[in-house]
Amino acid sequence: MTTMISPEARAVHDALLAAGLETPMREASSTGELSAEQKKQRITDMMTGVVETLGLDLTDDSLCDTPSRIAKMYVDEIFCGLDYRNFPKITNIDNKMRVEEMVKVRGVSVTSTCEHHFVTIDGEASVAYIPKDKVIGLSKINRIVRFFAQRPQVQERLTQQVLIALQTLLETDDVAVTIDAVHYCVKSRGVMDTNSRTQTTSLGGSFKTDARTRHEFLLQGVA
Ligand SMILES: Nc1nc2c(ncn2[C@@H]2O[C@H](COP(=O)(O)OP(=O)(O)OP(=O)(O)O)[C@@H](O)[C@H]2O)c(=O)[nH]1
Ligand SMILES: [Zn+2]
Repeated sequence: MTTMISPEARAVHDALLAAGLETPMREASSTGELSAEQKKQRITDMMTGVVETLGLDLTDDSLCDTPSRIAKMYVDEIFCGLDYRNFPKITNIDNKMRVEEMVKVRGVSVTSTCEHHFVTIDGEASVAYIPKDKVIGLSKINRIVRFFAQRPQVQERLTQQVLIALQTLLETDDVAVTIDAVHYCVKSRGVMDTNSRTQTTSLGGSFKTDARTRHEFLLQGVA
């Protein structure tokens, strides 16, 4: 990895690797084998082939920039969470006010991309933790969800990755995550079910072992 990766990002990557929950990536990609510009150039060239193979006319002024647009969208936007150089800056606050009860953030928007078909996953997350020595800046929870959502994903892994990232950063096992989402690979193609939603849950520490804590979280786990 390059030196531009923060210690927090590195700790999260190591924890995911140790848990076997890191997104399957070629090792060279995490060591910065290609720059963002090199990736975009290669994807533009390959998407030119895809669009032409589909029979579209790339001299049309509406289509001519589509290959480079897709390359930019993949590298800078919807898949930018594959690069730990884009991991959010984390602000941890010492828990001087001795917060001992659950902090829960509901209705965190989740827009991700299914790794099987590269189409949208659209949903919401609820995230909770019980502080030990550290409290995290609230927006950082949304940013961590967003970082892992900006990868090709399966919902189960996304849920687990958010859990492990927060456990690592907050130095506590007492974290819980649920995601409730619509998969466009189920809605807009394939089985074409326009109604079903998928809920996934990852519980750590007392959220797993203490029935009351678990219940308190899951009762209103999804907004
Ligand atoms: N467990 C899980 N499965 C997912 C997720 N996103 C998509 N899938 C499923 O991945 C499976 C891929 O199955 P395949 O049979 O290889 O692909 P397919 O022929 O396109 O399947 P259909 O979607 O049934 O048309 C499908 O059942 C998808 O619904 C996810 O987040 N979690
Ligand atoms: Zn899919």
